[in-house]
Amino acid sequence: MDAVTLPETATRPLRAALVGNPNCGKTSLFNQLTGSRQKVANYAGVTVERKEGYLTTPNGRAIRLLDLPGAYSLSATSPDEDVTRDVCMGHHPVEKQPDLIICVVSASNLRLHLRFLLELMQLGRPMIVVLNMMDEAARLGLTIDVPGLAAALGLPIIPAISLRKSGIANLLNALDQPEFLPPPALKTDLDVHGEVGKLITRFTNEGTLRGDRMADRLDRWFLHPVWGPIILLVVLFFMFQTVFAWAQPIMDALEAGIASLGQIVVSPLPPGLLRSLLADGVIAGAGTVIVFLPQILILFLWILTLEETGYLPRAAFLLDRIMALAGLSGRSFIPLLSSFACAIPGIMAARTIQNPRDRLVTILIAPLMTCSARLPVYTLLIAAFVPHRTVLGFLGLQGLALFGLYLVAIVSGIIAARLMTRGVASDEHPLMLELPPYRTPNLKSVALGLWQRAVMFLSRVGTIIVSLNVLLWALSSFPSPPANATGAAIDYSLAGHIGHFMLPIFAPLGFNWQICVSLIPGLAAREVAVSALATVYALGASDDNAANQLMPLLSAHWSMATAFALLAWYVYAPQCISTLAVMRRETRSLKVVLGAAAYLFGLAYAAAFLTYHVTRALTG
Ligand SMILES: Nc1nc2c(ncn2[C@@H]2O[C@H](COP(=O)(O)OP(=O)(O)OP(=O)(O)O)[C@@H](O)[C@H]2O)c(=O)[nH]1
Ligand SMILES: [Mg+2]
Repeated sequence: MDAVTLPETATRPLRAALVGNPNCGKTSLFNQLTGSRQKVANYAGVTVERKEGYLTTPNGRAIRLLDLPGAYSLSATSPDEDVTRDVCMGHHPVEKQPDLIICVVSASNLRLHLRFLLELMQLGRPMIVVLNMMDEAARLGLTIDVPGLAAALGLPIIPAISLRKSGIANLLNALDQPEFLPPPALKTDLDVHGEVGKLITRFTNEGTLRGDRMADRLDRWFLHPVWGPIILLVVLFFMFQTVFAWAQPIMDALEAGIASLGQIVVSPLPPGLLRSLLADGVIAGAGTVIVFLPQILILFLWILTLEETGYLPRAAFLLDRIMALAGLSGRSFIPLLSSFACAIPGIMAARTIQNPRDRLVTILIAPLMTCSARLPVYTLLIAAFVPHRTVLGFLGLQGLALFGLYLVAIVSGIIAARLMTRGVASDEHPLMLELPPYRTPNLKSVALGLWQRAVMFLSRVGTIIVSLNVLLWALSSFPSPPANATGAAIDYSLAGHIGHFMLPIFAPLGFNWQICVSLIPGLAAREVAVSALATVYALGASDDNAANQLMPLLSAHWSMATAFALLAWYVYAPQCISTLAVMRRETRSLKVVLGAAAYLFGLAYAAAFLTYHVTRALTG
C-alpha cells in the first residue's frame, strides 16, 4: 500500500478515522479535536454508529475525522463493530476507506488493545497511534518506553490524556506531516498474542505491578454475591428518593414563578380567544411540563454520574443471573439501562449485541424501561394521589411509589423477555462484557451533560409540546358552543367529541373523556399528556387559575383507582411514535413494530383494567 501524500489530498480533506477497542477514549478525543459533543461514558459500546467531524491542523490541512464504534477485532460480529470493520477495510457502502487510521490505545489496558493494533497494522494502511489514558497508567504505576515501542512497531505513537487535552497539540502536529507511511508489513501468520506479550515485557514494567488495587477492593464489595445486590438496591432507592425530595423546593418555586408570569401576561387581556389561547393553551401547556425539569435533571445527574464511575457494567455483571432468567445475557443490560433516559438511544445501543435473537428481544422490551418522559406523568399523579409522608420513619412514600413503578416495569420486561426467548439461554459471548476501570466522574462533563439535557428538554417544551398543546386548545375551543349551551364550552368542541367517542373503549379502565383526549397528543410526546390535561381541565373550568392547579383539580375530580389505572397504562403503553419509528429503522421490519405496538398496548390495557378494578375494590 502506498503512502498517502499531501498532493493527493490537497483538493479534498484528508479522511482520518479513530479506531480502537471500546472505551479507550476515541469519542473524547474526537470531541477535543472537532469541538463536537458526542456522548462519552465509562463503559464499552457507547458509540454505535459512525460520526463525522471536521478540523484544520495548525498548518491548515483540512481533515474529515470519523469517530467509529469501538471494536475488539476486525472479525466483527455485532452490528456496531460491522461498521468499524467495513470502514477500515474499505467495504462500507457509503464511507470510503480512510486515508489515515488513528488507532487509539488505552495505556492502562495494553494487553487487550495492542492486539487490535497489530490486527489493524495488517491492513497496511497509514497509521498513527494515540496512547491515551496516560494518567491512568501513571496512577497504576505503569511506565511505558514510548520511543522504544514506537520504534519496534514502526509507527508514530503519541501519548495523550484526551480528557485534559494533553497530547492534542502533538497529535495535530503529527497530522501535519507531509506524508503518512504505512506500517512495516507483519508476518501473515503472526502469533498476535505472543507478540503482544513480548512487546509488553520489553517496553513496560507491567510484570512488576500488582494491578489496580483500588479497583480490586471496590469490586470485592460491588460484585459480592450478597453485598453487591444490596448496594445496587440502595443506590437505586436513593436515586428515586432524591428525585422527589431534592426537586420539591425548586419545583414549588418554578410553579409559583410560572403562575405569576401567567398573571402578568394574561390579566391585562380582555376575556376572549387570545386570553384563552395564552392562558389555557400556551401557559398551561408549557408551564405544567417545565416544572418537571428539576426532577428530570436530578435523574440525569445520577445517570451521568453512574455512567462515568464505571459502576454500570458491574451492575450488569451482578444482574447477569436475572438477565439469564430472561433468556438474555449481560450484554443487554446497557441498552436496557440507556432506555431509562429514552428508549431511542437504548434501542440503538442494542447494536452492540451480536446474537440476532437477543438483539431483537432487547429492542422489544426496551420501551418497557421507564424513560424520562414518563416522569412528569408519574410524579404528577403520585403527588396528587400518594400521601406525602414517610414510612418506617425515613422512607418517603412518594419516592417509594415511584421506585415501585420502575420496578414493576423492569419485572414486566424480564417476564416479557422470558416469554419471547422461551427461557432458552443466550449464547452471547460471555467474554464480551468488559469491566472498565473505576473513574471519578469528571465534573465538567457531568455539568455539560446536564446542560445538554436541560436544553433538549426546554426545546422540546418550546417546540413540540407547545405546538401540540395549542393544537389541542384549538380542537377544544372549536366549534364554539351553541347559544343555549348549558355545559362547559369544551363539551361541544371537536376534542370533546373525540373524547366522548373514545370513552367506551377506555371506560372499563376508569378513564374519563378528558384522559382519552390527552392520550392522543401524548403519543407524539409522553409529557404532553400532562399539559393536555391542564388545558382540557382549564377550558372546562370557570376558574381562571385552573391551569396552575392541575394537581388539586385531579385529586378532586379523579378517584384513586382512575389515577392508578392511568399510571399502569403509562408503564406499558407505547405512547411514543418516535420509539416505534426507531424500532422500525433498527429491525427493518414493519411486522416487528406492529407486533411490539400490539403487545405493549395489550399489556397496557390489561394492566390498567386490573389496577382500576383492584384499587376500586380495595378503596371501596
Ligand atoms: N482517566 C482518563 N479517562 C479518560 C481519558 N479519555 C477518556 N476517558 C474516559 O474514558 C471513558 C470512555 O471514553 P469514550 O470517549 O466514551 O470512549 P470510546 O473509545 O469512544 O468508547 P466506545 O464509544 O464505547 O468505543 C469515559 O469515561 C471518559 O471520560 C483519559 O485520557 N484519561
Ligand atoms: Mg465512543
